Amino acid sequence: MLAGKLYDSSDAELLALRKKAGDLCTRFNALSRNDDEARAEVLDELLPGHGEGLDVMGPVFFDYGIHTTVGARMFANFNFTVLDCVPVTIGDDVMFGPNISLLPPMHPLRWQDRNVRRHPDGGFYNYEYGEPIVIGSNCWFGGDVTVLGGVTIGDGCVIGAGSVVTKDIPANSVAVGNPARVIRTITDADASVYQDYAR
Ligand SMILES: CC(=O)SCCNC(=O)CCNC(=O)[C@H](O)C(C)(C)COP(=O)(O)OP(=O)(O)OC[C@H]1O[C@@H](n2cnc3c(N)ncnc32)[C@H](O)[C@@H]1OP(=O)(O)O
Repeated sequence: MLAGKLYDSSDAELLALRKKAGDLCTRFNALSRNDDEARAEVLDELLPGHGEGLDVMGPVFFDYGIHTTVGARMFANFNFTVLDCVPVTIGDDVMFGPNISLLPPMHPLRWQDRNVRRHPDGGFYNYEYGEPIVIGSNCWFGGDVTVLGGVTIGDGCVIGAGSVVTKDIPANSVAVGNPARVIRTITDADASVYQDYAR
């Protein structure tokens, strides 16, 4: 699975990992947003090794959690979905708007190869594969952004609301739309009137 090859997602070991992550997400999503201690405890287990200052509104949905690397000070607004069947890597100081989907998994294009089938023991399964997602540091994602597997987004990017990112985005770009296109490069000329507060 992690090597990006076709795999059977009903494998017992994978199923156990997804069940564990599913339970952790359910626990997190049921907690009061004021229960900082309990929320932090669940996130520590769901995203081991995450950076300091993690701030997640919830609800969150992770397939595995353990395959997602989170840098320091990540903020994710409502409805953060990560289908991390392969590594998803998020740098430092990344802000996500609401309704973000990071979607590495792929299924075969032909229905003959994709459809659910039965094991001899009666259980159902199908085949999928995944391609990693890499998000650099200092990025801001507007709401309702989808990032597909195989995409690398460079440092310092802004991805506009509603974008579907299907290809790599170079560092310091503003990219918008479906499919997301770079509309310009961010430079010092973009320093905002609020820059004094950013020091
Ligand atoms: C962390 C959080 O919780 S974030 C909270 C949620 N906030 C958001 O989702 C807001 C996200 N903001 C955006 O999407 C903004 O439009 C930005 C930041 C991408 C761009 O802002 P600006 O640099 O001011 O771009 P500007 O408004 O000048 O637009 C430039 C062009 O891109 C287009 N454009 C801007 N945003 C988008 C978008 N999301 N999708 C498609 N086109 C867009 C504009 O229509 C304009 O097109 P035109 O040149 O044909 O007129």
